Amino acid sequence: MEKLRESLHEAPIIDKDGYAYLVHPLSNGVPMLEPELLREVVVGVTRAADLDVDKIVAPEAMGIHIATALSLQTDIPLVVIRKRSYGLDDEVPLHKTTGYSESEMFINDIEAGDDLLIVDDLLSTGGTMASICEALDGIGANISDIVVVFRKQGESALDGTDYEVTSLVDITVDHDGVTIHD
Ligand SMILES: Nc1ncnc2[nH]cnc12
Repeated sequence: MEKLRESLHEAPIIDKDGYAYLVHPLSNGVPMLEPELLREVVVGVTRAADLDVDKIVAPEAMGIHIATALSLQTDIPLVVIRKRSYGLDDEVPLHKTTGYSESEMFINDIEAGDDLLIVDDLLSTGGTMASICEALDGIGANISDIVVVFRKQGESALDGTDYEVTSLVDITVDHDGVTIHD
């Protein structure tokens, strides 16, 4: 994970109302994403994840490019959990709460009994991930694995649940930079 580690130390950190916010190619689309970094991350996810699944599930927006590359590599279909409703028959809404906001997301094309791998860029408060897991559970799907690139250390809404998250790197972010925890 050499390029990923390097990229974390090079990424800008901005002040968002006193909060140290990491701006990283994978999570924010800026600075530009080098193919070598994306490739390293996708190889890392491929090695870390349970790939004996029916579908890869990624929330919009910043899980999509990682999950797309993984889908191309593995031939496993990709389901995007979207911010928009299209009103199709099997649409399942979910209500999510993050550290910053509350909103709805929408799922289609997941059936009871599907084995799923959830992929995302970053786990922070775990609010989005917990809502996604509850909604997928509610449909009757099996969450076989959850893999994120970055996990911010600290409390998460997934603490004390049965959902286990694998991360490629665990980090803390402050105004002086990113610390990687091995
Ligand atoms: N980009 C980011 N930097 C720091 N904390 C975050 N929590 C969620 N996204 C974050």
